[in-house]
Amino acid sequence: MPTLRLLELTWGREGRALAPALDLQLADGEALAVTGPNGAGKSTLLRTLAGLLPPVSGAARIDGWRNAAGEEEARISRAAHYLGHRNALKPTRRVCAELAFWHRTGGLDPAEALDAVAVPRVRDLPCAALSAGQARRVAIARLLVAPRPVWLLDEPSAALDADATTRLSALCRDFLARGGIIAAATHLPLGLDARELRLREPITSSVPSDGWSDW
Ligand SMILES: Nc1ncnc2c1ncn2[C@@H]1O[C@H](COP(=O)(O)OP(=O)(O)OP(=O)(O)O)[C@@H](O)[C@H]1O
Repeated sequence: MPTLRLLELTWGREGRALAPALDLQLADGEALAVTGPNGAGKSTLLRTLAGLLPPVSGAARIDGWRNAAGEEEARISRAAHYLGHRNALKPTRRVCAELAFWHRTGGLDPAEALDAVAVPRVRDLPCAALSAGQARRVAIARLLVAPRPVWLLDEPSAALDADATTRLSALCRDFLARGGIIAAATHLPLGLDARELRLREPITSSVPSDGWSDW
């Protein structure tokens, strides 16, 4: 079963670490809630795990996971869904086409995924026409149409109403019960049985002192 490992990992911006090096492992079925004040580095950590930012030092990898071709794969970026602040939905694509694009064997089909987040009637709208909460729901539906062992979630309940937040919690609990791994940055509890990584506000800015010289 897959295990997510952080090996003396430091994350940050412009090569400057936002927190001390971290050794941590998350086994299948485990969740990590990354908490802390604005600017503490929660998103930076998740983006680093997703492979969107290079680590300042150390490494993170997934062990014990094989991709669809049956090859062992250590890159978290290949094993994870990343749900960032932006939903990354193609604006001109219709919702059903967006989900069909991401659909993979073993995932829910797009109609089932839209039912799971309770927005079945948006299926023919272009993504640009969705409200903020509808777009977030569709982005969550995308997690369901392609099975991946890790979900990296950055403020996943942002823009969601109470019903959708409850659904998201249930989907996360179901994913964990099936052996998934979740790392979620959150200001609001997601209702999960999760370990907490509490980040502090960094003492120094991650922006180099000469970084604002053009302003
Ligand atoms: N694109 C960027 N370039 C340089 N520094 C950045 C960039 N984005 C964020 N930072 C800096 O990195 C630090 C951590 O930001 P980050 O977004 O990871 O914090 P966060 O804990 O997710 O905050 P929030 O709770 O507000 O979402 C902040 O000091 C911020 O100024």
